[in-house]
Amino acid sequence: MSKYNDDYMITMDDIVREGDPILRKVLDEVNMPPTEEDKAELRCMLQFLKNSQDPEIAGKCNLRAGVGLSANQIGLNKRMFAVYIADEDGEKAYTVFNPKLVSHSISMIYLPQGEGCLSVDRKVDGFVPRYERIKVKAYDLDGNEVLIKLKGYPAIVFQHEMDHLNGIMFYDHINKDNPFALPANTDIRS
Ligand SMILES: CNC(=O)c1cccc(C)c1Nc1nc(N2CCN(c3ccccc3Cl)CC2)nc(N2CSC[C@H]2C(=O)NC)n1
Ligand code: NI
Repeated sequence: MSKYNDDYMITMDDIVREGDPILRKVLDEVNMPPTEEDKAELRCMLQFLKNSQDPEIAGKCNLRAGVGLSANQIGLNKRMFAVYIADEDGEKAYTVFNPKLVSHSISMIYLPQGEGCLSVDRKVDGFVPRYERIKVKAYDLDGNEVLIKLKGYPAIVFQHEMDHLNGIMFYDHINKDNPFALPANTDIRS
């Protein structure tokens, strides 16, 4: 029985920090359909993101805000992550197993203020070029195959989390010679 069940609240103590080898592993596929344990763990990860964005709970429990969390960030070797983005036009929650990038735009974008990561306790300056639009095939909490089409910020977040499943950190994409250099096919996007 996993510690990460529906009664457990993930805190920053559970978040694996850079230096732990699991952040550099290519994670194992989750057998479909997902087990009750797989589903409870993924729900627990989504709840953490919601809690981290709630000033009350985040303040009380010292949670750092995030919009994405991958399984290896809580020590699990499973290809799954959660994304939770709440903006003026509502909230978008994703809980995905075994995501696969099936297509992407040529044009690239980046967060002008750089990227942060819950497993990285330092500011790493520089632009992280990401595809502007992506199509991802994955399995949802019920084990159904879904095709997810994203552009802009949600696409950036998904790419950041899919990288985690392959042991890639956001700063691996930052140009070593000039952190603010951009590939030719990039335009600015918040
Ligand atoms: C170094 N400069 C920076 O970090 C950075 C600096 C400024 C702006 C941005 C936009 C930056 N970049 C960045 N900001 C975020 N947040 C903005 C604040 N927000 C949040 C905060 C409080 C309540 C609710 C919420 Cl929603 C939580 C999410 N998140 C990510 N990433 C990279 S993709 C995965 C995602 C992630 O969840 N990281 C933990 N990058
Ligand atoms: Ni991260």
